[in-house]
Amino acid sequence: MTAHVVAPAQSPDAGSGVAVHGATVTYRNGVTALRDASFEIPTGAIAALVGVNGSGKSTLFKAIMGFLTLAAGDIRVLGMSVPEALRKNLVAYVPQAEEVDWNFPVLVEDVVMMGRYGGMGFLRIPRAADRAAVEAALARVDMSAFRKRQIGELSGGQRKRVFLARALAQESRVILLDEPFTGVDVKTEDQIIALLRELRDEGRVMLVSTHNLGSVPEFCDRVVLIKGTVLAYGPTEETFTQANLERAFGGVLRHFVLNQPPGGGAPTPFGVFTDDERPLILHQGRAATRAPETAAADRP
Ligand SMILES: Nc1ncnc2c1ncn2[C@@H]1O[C@H](COP(=O)(O)OP(=O)(O)OP(=O)(O)O)[C@@H](O)[C@H]1O
Repeated sequence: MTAHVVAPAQSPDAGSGVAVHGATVTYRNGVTALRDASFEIPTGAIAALVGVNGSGKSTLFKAIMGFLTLAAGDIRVLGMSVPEALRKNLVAYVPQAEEVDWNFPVLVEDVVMMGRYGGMGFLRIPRAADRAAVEAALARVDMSAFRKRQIGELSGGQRKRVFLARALAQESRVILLDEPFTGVDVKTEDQIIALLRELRDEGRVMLVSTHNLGSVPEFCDRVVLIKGTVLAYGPTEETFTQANLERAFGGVLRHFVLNQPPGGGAPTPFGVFTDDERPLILHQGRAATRAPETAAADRP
C-alpha cells in the first residue's frame, strides 16, 4: 500500500473503520479549522493523528464525535453516518486531562459506568451486565483496586487508564484518544500501548492524537498528518517520513542531524525530530519501525 498525499476517490466504506471525505469545519467566529480533509483508517488499526498546535486535531475529533457539524464533506464510521454510529455507542472519546474537572466528586467506578449510560434507560439504573462490564474494564486497565477512589485523587497516568476503561465498558469499536501520553511516565505509556495493541487485534480502530513523535513508529500502523487539512495519510513506514514531517511541522520541530563530522563534510543519514520528550529517530529520512514479531514479543 502507498501513502496518500491527495485525497483518493471516494471508496465504498465496507470494511472501513473511519472514512473522512472532504471534511470542512467552520466555527461560528468564521475560522475554518479544517478544510477538505480526507483520509481512511481500516478496522484493526492504530492511527496517529499528528500536527502542530492549532492544526485541527481536536476539531477533527469533535467532528467524528458529532459535536460539530460539517460545512462540507462526509464522515463515515464503520460504514455508518456519525449520528447512527453514536446512537449505537460505537465511538468513545478519551479526553485530554485539561478537559476534565478533577474537583468534581465522582468515584472511579462511576466514571467507568458512564460508558454504559447509552444502553441504560432514562433513570440510569445499572443492571448486573453493566456492573460486570465496569468490573472487566477496570481489571483490563489494572485499576480495580482504585474503584472507590475519587477521580481527583489519582495520578495523571491512572486517570488516563480510567477513561480508557470507560471506553472499554462502552464496548465501542472506535476509540479517539486525545494526547493519551501527556504527563504519563514511560511504564504507564507502555501499559497503554500494550492495551491499544490488544484492542487493535480485536478489530477496533484507534485514532490517537500525540506530540510524542518517537512513540508513533513503535505502536501506530497508520499516520494521519494534519495542518488545517490532511497533508498525508497511510501506513506509518510510508507516511511518517522526514519530508512529510517537515511539511506538517515546518520550522516548529527541533531537528538535529547526528554525527556531522567536525569541520563539515557529509552528514550521516540519521536525523532526530523532537516535538516532545520522546524524540523520533530517522534513518535516511524514514522512521525506523519495529517488526510486528518484535513488537508482539515485547507485550507484557
Ligand atoms: N470553539 C472554537 N471557536 C473558534 N475557533 C476555534 C474553536 N476551537 C478551535 N478553534 C480554532 O481552530 C483551529 C484548530 O484548533 P484545534 O483545537 O482543532 O487544534 P489542535 O490541533 O487540537 O491543537 P492542540 O495541539 O493545541 O490541541 C485553531 O486555529 C483554533 O484557534
